[in-house]
Amino acid sequence: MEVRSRAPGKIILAGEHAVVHGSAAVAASIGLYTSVSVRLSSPNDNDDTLTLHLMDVGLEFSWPVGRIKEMLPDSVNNDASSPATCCEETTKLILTALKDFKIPDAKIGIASGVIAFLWLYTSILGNKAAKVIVSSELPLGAGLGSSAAFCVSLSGALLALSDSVQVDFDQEGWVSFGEKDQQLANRWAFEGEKIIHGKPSGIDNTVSTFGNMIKFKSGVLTCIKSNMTLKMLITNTKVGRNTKALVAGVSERKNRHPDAMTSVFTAVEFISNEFASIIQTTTCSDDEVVEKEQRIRELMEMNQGLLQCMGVSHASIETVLQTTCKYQLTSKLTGAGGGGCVLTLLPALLSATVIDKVIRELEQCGFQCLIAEIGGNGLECRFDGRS
Ligand SMILES: Nc1ncnc2c1ncn2[C@@H]1O[C@H](COP(=O)(O)OP(=O)(O)O)[C@@H](O)[C@H]1O
Ligand SMILES: C[C@@](O)(CCOP(=O)(O)O)CC(=O)O
Ligand SMILES: [Mg+2]
Repeated sequence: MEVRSRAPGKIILAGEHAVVHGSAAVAASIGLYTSVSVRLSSPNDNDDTLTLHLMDVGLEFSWPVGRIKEMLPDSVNNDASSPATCCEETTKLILTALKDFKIPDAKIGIASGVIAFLWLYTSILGNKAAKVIVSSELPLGAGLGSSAAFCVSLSGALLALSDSVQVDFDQEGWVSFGEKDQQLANRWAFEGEKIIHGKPSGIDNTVSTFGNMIKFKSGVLTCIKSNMTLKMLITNTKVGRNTKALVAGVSERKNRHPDAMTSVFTAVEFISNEFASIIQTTTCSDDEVVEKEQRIRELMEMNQGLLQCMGVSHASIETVLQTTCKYQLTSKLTGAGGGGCVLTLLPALLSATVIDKVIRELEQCGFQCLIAEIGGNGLECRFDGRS
């Protein structure tokens, strides 16, 4: 039996990092997906292994199912309908077992993804033999939420094969989960994000599961309905970084300067709330659009300044800001920062010639530019037949 699922990446329009400390943030899904295919082995296959193929990094892992039961005796007994947290001891145990695979140093960040996979797989499906393939249209570790899309698409496919959700597989093509099942997939994905991020806010897995545009604060999601077309240029600086380390760095700065950092997070809360309210107000005339874009630009500029206060900007991000500023365009980092991706607001009346010029100049710096669809569907599954 084979199930495929896909979950989108995201951009954070306002509030990254501060959201980890309880402030509001605004995020939207983007039209770039991580896809997972899970094929359960049948008795005829005569195959007693669980295989994970990570196409984006060219790595394959495989474990005899007996070894999995030894390695993860607790999670194989977990209940798929009650998301559970992977304890530190289990993480260390899996990490030790992963040494057999000799992951190259340059790809060592992948280990946390493999731990998240093993935790989610064994907790939801036990120790069944299967072949799992993961591939993504998202750059990994660049601020576009690849870790969340990985955990959401995995949770979705695994739950679809469990007895815990009801998916109508008679439908053709991609099928969305019902709201209760989306919530269950989201809670499992959050458990996976904890393994990859350390201390996630939950915004990335939530927007990847539910799609569209959301405001998120302390675990609570509010859907944002907007008739304003937001167009953002996404520039990948291609400077690698790790969300877990950046999130931990901000927490350490908060411990050193609690009052100053609390004020920074409070300022971000006001920015996110104002951002959400601007995009939610119905816009009628071109003048109104221009006025709203002006306000959004200022909010992005302030948010970027505060992210710099948190210590998560980077020379490459500053280069993008300076380059786009030459064209009177405003940018801010998105995601964890420290490199990764930068958003630039493209006003509705901006000419295609200017957009081409700014993209060319950014690409000359060695960056990669893309314009993605904002606010599409979240987690979806499809059924590819019985074997
Ligand atoms: N397609 C994928 N294949 C393997 N691992 C993945 C994939 N997508 C995400 N990951 C895991 O997520 C990590 C990147 O997450 P993170 O540092 O939070 O950056 P981001 O979420 O911004 O892309 C990777 O190092 C890996 O462990
Ligand atoms: C920095 C943070 O706000 C977003 C991280 O996003 P990403 O992993 O860099 O795509 C962390 C979080 O909210 O969990
Ligand atoms: Mg991430």
